[in-house]
Amino acid sequence: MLVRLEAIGKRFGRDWVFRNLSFRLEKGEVVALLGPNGSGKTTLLRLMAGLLKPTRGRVVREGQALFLPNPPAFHRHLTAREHLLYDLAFHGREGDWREALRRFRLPEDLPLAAFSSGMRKRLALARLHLLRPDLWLLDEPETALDREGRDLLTALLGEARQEAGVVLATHDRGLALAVADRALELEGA
Ligand SMILES: Nc1ncnc2c1ncn2[C@@H]1O[C@H](COP(=O)(O)OP(=O)(O)OP(=O)(O)O)[C@@H](O)[C@H]1O
Repeated sequence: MLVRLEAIGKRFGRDWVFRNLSFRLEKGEVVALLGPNGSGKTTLLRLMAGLLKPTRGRVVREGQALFLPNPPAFHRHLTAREHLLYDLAFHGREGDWREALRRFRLPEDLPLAAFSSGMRKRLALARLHLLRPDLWLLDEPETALDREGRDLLTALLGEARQEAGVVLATHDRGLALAVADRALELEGA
């Protein structure tokens, strides 16, 4: 088990996003989170990551989780090389950052402030590729990616499935069908 939601509810102010939701993710699974704007996909990912507390119920997590927000958040003054080195050091990991930059076709020395949104998304994929968390929590990982970037994402998710578990929020049902074993559809409270 990587993450388990036990009858959770989440409320902001007086509004419930969801009232009673149970879910369990095992290693080797890729699950798509679907639902209209405002139905609670990002909220659910943040609850799974431990970045938010449920109003009721319990979230149990095992292993290291990495949440990829949309758009991804980076230190804008760093270059891609510096950022990957920082990420590796922060997580106490070793990894071939040069290979990661090549694989995701990223420039080494351009400050991230000058990156396009698709390049930032690719850098987020390069981080995941290097850090290999146990639980991948991805918020609309496909947005801003071109066709090649999307192929890189699909390949990376295939690799993640070998050793980890993935929950990805998306509006792209084609992607969900292509990569996910099952889907969790949110409708709002
Ligand atoms: N920090 C917050 N404070 C108050 N309300 C919030 C907060 N975060 C989310 N919400 C509300 O919770 C609901 C779910 O938002 P969430 O961002 O999880 O939806 P989503 O399914 O990810 O939407 P989208 O498809 O637009 O990305 C929305 O009504 C939103 O306004």
